[in-house]
Amino acid sequence: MNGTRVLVLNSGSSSVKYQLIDMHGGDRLAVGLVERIGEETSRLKHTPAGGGSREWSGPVADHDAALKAVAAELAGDGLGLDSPELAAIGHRVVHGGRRFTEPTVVDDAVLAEIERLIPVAPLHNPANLTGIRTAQQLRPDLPQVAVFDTAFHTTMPESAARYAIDVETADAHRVRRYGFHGTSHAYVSRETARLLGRAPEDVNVIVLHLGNGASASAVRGGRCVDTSMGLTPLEGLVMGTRSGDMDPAVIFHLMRVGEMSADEIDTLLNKRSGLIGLCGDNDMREIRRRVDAGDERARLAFDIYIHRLKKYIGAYYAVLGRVDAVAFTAGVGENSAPVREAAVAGLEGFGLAVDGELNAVRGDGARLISPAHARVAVAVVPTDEEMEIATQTYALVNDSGNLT
Ligand SMILES: Nc1ncnc2c1ncn2[C@@H]1O[C@H](COP(=O)(O)OP(=O)(O)O)[C@@H](O)[C@H]1O
Ligand SMILES: CC(=O)OP(=O)(O)O
Ligand SMILES: [Mg+2]
Repeated sequence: MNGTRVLVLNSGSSSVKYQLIDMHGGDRLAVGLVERIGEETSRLKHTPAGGGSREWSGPVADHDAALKAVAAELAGDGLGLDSPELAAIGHRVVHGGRRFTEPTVVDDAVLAEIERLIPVAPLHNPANLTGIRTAQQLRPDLPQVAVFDTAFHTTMPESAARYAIDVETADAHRVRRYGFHGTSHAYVSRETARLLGRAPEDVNVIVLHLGNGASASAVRGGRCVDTSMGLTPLEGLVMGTRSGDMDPAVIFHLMRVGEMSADEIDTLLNKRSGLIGLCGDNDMREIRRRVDAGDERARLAFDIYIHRLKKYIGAYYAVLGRVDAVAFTAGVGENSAPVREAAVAGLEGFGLAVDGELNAVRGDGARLISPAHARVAVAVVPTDEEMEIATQTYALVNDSGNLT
């Protein structure tokens, strides 16, 4: 293998985030995003290393078309997928079940397993599969590497991973907590230790990944011991469009009394719940704007979101026993000072507090927002799933020698 570049594809249900990274030095040669895939008003934004973003809007039918549009943009900068500099393509794959605990070079058996897991990641795995298949068509000679959201969570003890339901039934259908956003939880917990100037093995961290999808994890000495998402990315925190935790009997009630089908309830809980279900908006910026303008529905949605977040901070404090840091990350966690302030408010008894001035500062890097000499550090730690996927992809293709 001679190339030193890795293309990373992070395919979501309706978007693809991508980065082309030179692993010698870590330069990002291009970054971009295709969003609203499947709608008339899809949008592509492509930014080459020198700056000068290009944007266009128009229909992009599916992830196959999206990836071909990305390839065309890259080619326009002389960074086409035909480049001999390209060493591998790294793909975020959301559900890897229990089988994939490490980044994995994709072959037919790996594709078949990702496909088999579609019922437990219906919004994500189909997009991930299309991304891999299209990338294979464009560069059949290159290793395609899958990096799984579930991998970091495979260290969870059975006491955290098992649901309290009949063991035979659970095992027959592989029902258990898998957890997601693992690449982010792994990276952010490590970066938090670095921010504290300590080894990851010595540090216990609660990571709050608050994006459109949101999850919390308890990380003891660099290993995940619990996380809030479960069999699917629906459990846990209140999210942009997903309900998170609720009594499972809500589902039977909606079936029997509300006469809704399983598919209708699936759509309700995944796409029409969470913040958007509560107040009609899923973007925290818009919700805060409405709260500040006195909107009661937005206020209630915000309060429900924060109440759930606090419960998980408390729960993971108890799971870990000793907490060195709470780290906020992803779109909301990195950018919303009001969410961080409200999540920690009243937790002084746990040694947790936010310094108002530090919290208000906007910055790019990892930073502390707790008062000096606080017992527990509170930090904003930007996640970088793409760099982490690129690093793991490159390490794998180099270690495995002559995969190309
Ligand atoms: N400046 C901001 N203030 C508050 N929230 C923000 C800001 N920027 C982005 N967000 C929130 O971040 C979310 C997207 O987060 P992101 O981590 O990119 O999610 P995903 O990867 O799931 O698409 C948006 O829906 C919005 O709620
Ligand atoms: C697993 C998951 O919820 O991912 P995302 O936040 O990208 O939707
Ligand atoms: Mg995300």
